[in-house]
Amino acid sequence: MSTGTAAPPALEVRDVTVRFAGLTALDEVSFTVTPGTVHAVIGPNGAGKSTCFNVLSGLYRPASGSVRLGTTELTRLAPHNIATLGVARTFQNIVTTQGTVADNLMLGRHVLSRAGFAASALRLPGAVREQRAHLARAREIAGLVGLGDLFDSPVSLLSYGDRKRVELARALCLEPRVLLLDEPVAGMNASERVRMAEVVRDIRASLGLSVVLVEHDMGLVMRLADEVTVLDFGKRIAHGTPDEVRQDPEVLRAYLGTENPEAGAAA
Ligand SMILES: Nc1ncnc2c1ncn2[C@@H]1O[C@H](COP(=O)(O)OP(=O)(O)OP(=O)(O)O)[C@@H](O)[C@H]1O
Repeated sequence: MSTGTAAPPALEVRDVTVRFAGLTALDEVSFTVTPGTVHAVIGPNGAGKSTCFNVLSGLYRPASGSVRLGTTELTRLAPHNIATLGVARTFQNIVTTQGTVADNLMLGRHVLSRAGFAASALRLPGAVREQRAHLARAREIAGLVGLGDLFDSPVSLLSYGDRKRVELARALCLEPRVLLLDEPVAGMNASERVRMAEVVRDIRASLGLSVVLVEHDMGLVMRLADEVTVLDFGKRIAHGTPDEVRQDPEVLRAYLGTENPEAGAAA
């Protein structure tokens, strides 16, 4: 069973354009997520960040341009195929409330399960072995995100921060090579944010993943990201290290005249 430790291929976004009626939500946007790095996509409200995420995960098809994982073209694939190829995402507003932590993580393993539903339901020996291996891996992943002690707990009893980490662990259960994190600390208090940042740093290091991060919390972005792509009105206006983009005049202008994007965007 894969543990996801092989070096991930680069994720290449090339000249992606998305239009909604008359509005160009993404206008020939390009960036490359270097293997094993955290790449943040930031920008003011309406800049095109969510649209970009929806293209990467296959929910939107661009009018033109391409997204490639290594040599594999992802652009026309359905979301579940993209997930199977190793690009998993979390959702900003989905916070699980049903079942135990284990149940939710096993849902994540389902896509990787080779034994069919009938074989599992009939408890055929091969299927039982496979289920056991998936359960063991799910338990390991729970440990990686700090939920090891809560593995058999009902999710409804967990704090909001823990439930957001269940959502993260569910995505990790797909053994992704690229993890798309959609506002992972939205709605969290300060200590939960710090915890989440530690977890993202740990899983990136231990699983060797690439991470694409859309996040309004600029403190978190600046601490976690290796590279940052800045969008404004659907266009890429800057790209570089956190230090480079925070000093970029175009970025400062986009954040409505704030001297420091950390102040302007921490919504
Ligand atoms: N399904 C849609 N139909 C029509 N317009 C859309 C759709 N989704 C996004 N848009 C528009 O595309 C532009 C980019 O929106 P998007 O949600 O990608 O921005 P964002 O950077 O994620 O913003 P926020 O930070 O507010 O979440 C906006 O003008 C938005 O109104």
